[in-house]
Amino acid sequence: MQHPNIIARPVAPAADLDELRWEIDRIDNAILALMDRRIATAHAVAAAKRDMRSRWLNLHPGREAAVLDRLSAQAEAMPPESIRAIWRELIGLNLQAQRRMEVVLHAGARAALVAGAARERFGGAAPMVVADCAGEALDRARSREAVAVIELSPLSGWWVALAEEPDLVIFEGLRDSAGALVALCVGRIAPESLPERERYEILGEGRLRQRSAAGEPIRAVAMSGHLRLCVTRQAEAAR
Ligand SMILES: O=C(O)C(=O)C[C@]1(C(=O)O)C=C[C@@H](O)C=C1
Repeated sequence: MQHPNIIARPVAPAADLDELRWEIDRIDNAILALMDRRIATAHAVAAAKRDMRSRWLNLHPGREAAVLDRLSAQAEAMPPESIRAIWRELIGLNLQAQRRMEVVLHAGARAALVAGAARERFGGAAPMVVADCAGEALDRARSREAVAVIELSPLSGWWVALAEEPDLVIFEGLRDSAGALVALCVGRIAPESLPERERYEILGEGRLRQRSAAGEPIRAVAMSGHLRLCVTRQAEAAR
């Protein structure tokens, strides 16, 4: 499908290298001007969110997912992974220009993997700090403009603290290259700003069994006592 695009102009196949480089320079200038314009919206966007500021982060993961999905569906030649990488960076820059938001990491054995996944998710502009324990990472996410990124293993129980705290939620999982969940992102995200594709909930063992028996694509990713940390993934439902 052809989309209206300010720089979509086919280059003649026989053009010489100097002409092609001239064309590339023009395209790069246009891309840079648009990226600058995108970043320049940050102050107005932050002002529009001012009323909600103290309770919720400026981060809106649901909106970010919608932006990435829309562009991936619309792209002609750009692979979705490239769209994701470029727009994660642009969105991260916009978010940090609205208000500095820390990414607080806590990980054990897979610290390098978790740090790399967090960098990809939140972009090069995100200030990263390391917390000594999951509790400290959650405290920072509770009290500052910060998200916690905490390593998840099936028997880790740090997430139990969130069962009594509706404002502090797990809003996304970070995965390794094989698709396995390695860490969870936690922050003060408004319910309407959560991504729909992937929902995390803390349930009792019995409630999980009931919902799973009713056909919901829900599964436990960690357990602690009778509690289960569960994920419902829309993509699984559609398969
Ligand atoms: O739409 C918003 O709420 C924005 O703040 C803009 C924007 C973006 O750059 O597209 C930036 C950060 C949010 O997490 C989501 C999207």
